[in-house]
Amino acid sequence: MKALRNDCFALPPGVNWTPVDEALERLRSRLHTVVDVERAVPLSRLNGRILASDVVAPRAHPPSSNSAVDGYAFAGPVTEVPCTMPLVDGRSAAGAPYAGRVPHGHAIRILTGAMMPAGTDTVVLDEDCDVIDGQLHLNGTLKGGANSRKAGEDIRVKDTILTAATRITPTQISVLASVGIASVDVYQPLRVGILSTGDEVKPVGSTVADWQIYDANHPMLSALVSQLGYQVVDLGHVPDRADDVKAALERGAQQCDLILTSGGISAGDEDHVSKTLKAHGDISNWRIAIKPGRPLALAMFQGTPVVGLPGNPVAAWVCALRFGAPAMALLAGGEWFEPQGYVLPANFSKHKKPGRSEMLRARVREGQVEVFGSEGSGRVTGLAWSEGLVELDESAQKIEPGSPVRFIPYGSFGL
Ligand SMILES: Nc1nc2c(c(=O)[nH]1)N[C@H]1C(S)=C(S)[C@@H](COP(=O)(O)OP(=O)(O)OC[C@H]3O[C@@H](n4cnc5c(N)ncnc54)[C@H](O)[C@@H]3O)O[C@H]1N2
Ligand code: MOO
Repeated sequence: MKALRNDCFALPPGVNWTPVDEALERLRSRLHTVVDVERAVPLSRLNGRILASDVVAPRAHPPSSNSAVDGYAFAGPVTEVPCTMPLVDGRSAAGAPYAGRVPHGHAIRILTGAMMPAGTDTVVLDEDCDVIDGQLHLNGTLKGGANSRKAGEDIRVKDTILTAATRITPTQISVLASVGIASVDVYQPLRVGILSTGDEVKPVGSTVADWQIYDANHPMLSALVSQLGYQVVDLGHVPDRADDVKAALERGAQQCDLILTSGGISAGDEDHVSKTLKAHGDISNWRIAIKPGRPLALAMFQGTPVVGLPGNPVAAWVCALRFGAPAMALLAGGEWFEPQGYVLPANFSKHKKPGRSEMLRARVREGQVEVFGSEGSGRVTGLAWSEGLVELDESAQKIEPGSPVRFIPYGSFGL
């Protein structure tokens, strides 16, 4: 494992508003894998893990030629019809191959998934033929090889079937199993510490005064991190006191590969996350030209990277997805990604100022993109309502119903 440099988040002097693309490029170029490899992890524990090395097929798929349908096998093609062939005795079934050779000009009963007997390469479907008195009758022509699956047509021995840095999902598990691979080397799960801050913030379950609010960010970020396939380390909640913030960050630095904090990062008198990171770490307060999520603190604290998310839940969510998800993928051994967006017609109107990107809570209905009624960064109802984000770039834009906009479903962030 290679440690990150302490100055990895530094911004060049004089930079004030960092455009989103530049902020992303800075993260991409400065972060790398920080987790160790875990050897020979079995298929049953692979879902969501990240491959540490390329995987090569020890066996072909399919291992032998077999029939794709129920029907009759013979040597193709059939170019002239009507065509009649005598049937040989016996059959080839899945799990019970025919041992003999089928003479040229003869056919044999075959079932889906059964090995193609020697002397055959083509199969006619039951529906496309008749059997009368031990003779197969075909009324349509067939190309040679029709309805059969060739040995190795999907995977050949020694093919690279999956590459390092791939996140394993159920579909990749199926590929591994198909060629008999029982275990592979993956990275240890990225341990992500989650810390909420703020005197006004109280964990759900505690007694709250009128001036206090429940902690919406900690449970949201925990669910996000675990859904992305990482290990959540609960660093709890601390009040706006420098000593408490420092102690929590110290715990995080010992137990985690990355710490996500929320709140306390703008320039206010009580923004103790910023202050603590400034006093005891290497912090760079990024002012990103994005709404919501302008303030984003990136720091190294005792060798551990810290992403200081804004306190407003919508801003915390947007920053965690737009900046946090690709950054976590890279730290975890995966690949940096640019979330796939889809250009679709808007069903809303908006005048956007130039100079900053905007991310709106959105969803698609009947092929059109709708956005949440309020852009307020504290409106958690819009989070629950949304199924993705609309990203409007820095240029000024006048959006009217029918204008093309870029919708990024939450699935594109790995959810
Ligand atoms: N003078 C300026 N003030 C502010 C600016 C600015 O540029 N100049 N930016 C505003 C923006 S935008 C945001 S976002 C916030 C970010 O500030 P912090 O990250 O320091 O966040 P806090 O001030 O601690 O909290 C902001 C807001 O979010 C609520 N919050 C905090 N944590 C939670 C939580 N775990 N669950 C639910 N809600 C939470 C908190 O009560 C505040 O209402 O700064 C603006 N100010
Ligand atoms: O951008 Mo703040 O991050 O609007 O809520």
